[in-house]
Amino acid sequence: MSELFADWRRPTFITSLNPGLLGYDRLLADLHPRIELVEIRLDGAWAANGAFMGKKEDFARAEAIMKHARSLAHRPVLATFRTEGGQVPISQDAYENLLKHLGTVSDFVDVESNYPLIGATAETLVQVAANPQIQEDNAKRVSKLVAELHRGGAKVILSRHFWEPSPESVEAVVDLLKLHAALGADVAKAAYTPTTPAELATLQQAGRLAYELVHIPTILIGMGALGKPTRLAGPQAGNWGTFVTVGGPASAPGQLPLAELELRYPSVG
Ligand SMILES: O=C1C[C@@](O)(C(=O)O)C[C@@H](O)[C@@H]1O
Repeated sequence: MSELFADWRRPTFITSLNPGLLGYDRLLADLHPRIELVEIRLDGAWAANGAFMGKKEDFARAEAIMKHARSLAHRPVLATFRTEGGQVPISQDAYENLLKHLGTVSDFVDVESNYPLIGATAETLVQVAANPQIQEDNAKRVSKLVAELHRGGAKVILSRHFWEPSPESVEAVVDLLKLHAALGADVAKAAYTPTTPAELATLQQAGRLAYELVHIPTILIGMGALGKPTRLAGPQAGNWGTFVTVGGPASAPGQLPLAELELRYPSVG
């Protein structure tokens, strides 16, 4: 298998699986050969419990899920516990601790760059927006975690997800991706929810600029029906990886089946 996120002619194909889903083992063991990276959505495994409490046995279970996934999938695995738009409450400390555990048993780890603000009230968010010192401290906390994951041998996808109508501007998107790169990410990711053709155009323009200005691979997603062109796009539009479905349900709105991507990017050799 060629190196992931390295071919500028096509995006890396990723699929996302929920360990809490019936038939999960079968989906994992029978993955289509063109899937290059499989995301394990650990939040899905805790959905039935209502919350991730961060007890010793929770961390052990998370590690066991990733080891099992690695052995069944026969390809690199990405560990993700989604809080932005996720259903399972988790504290900042438990999240950070969990990712440290996952780093030792995963090829890639998804780190939400906003995790120091998990659980923050609206009032706190206003205070943080007005206080560069807190922003800097949070950024340091994120880059320290990224460095620790690297030392353990994992690569890091730094991500943000915006569920409200977005993005606001080309600059906001490019700046966020640049920030992710500066914090040490191997891949900088941002997912928006375009609700008008103008928002989609903003996102697409940002993607083209990101290809020139952000010096690491980026993943730029427009979620929902309107965002579909961004999921078909490749690296030159700022999209070095794309999440597709293969048999299981979509893990986010607007994800396309692998077959649609295969048409655009036929396999070579
Ligand atoms: O962050 C992403 C991207 C995603 O949100 C999408 O829109 O395809 C799907 C999630 O499973 C994954 O963690």
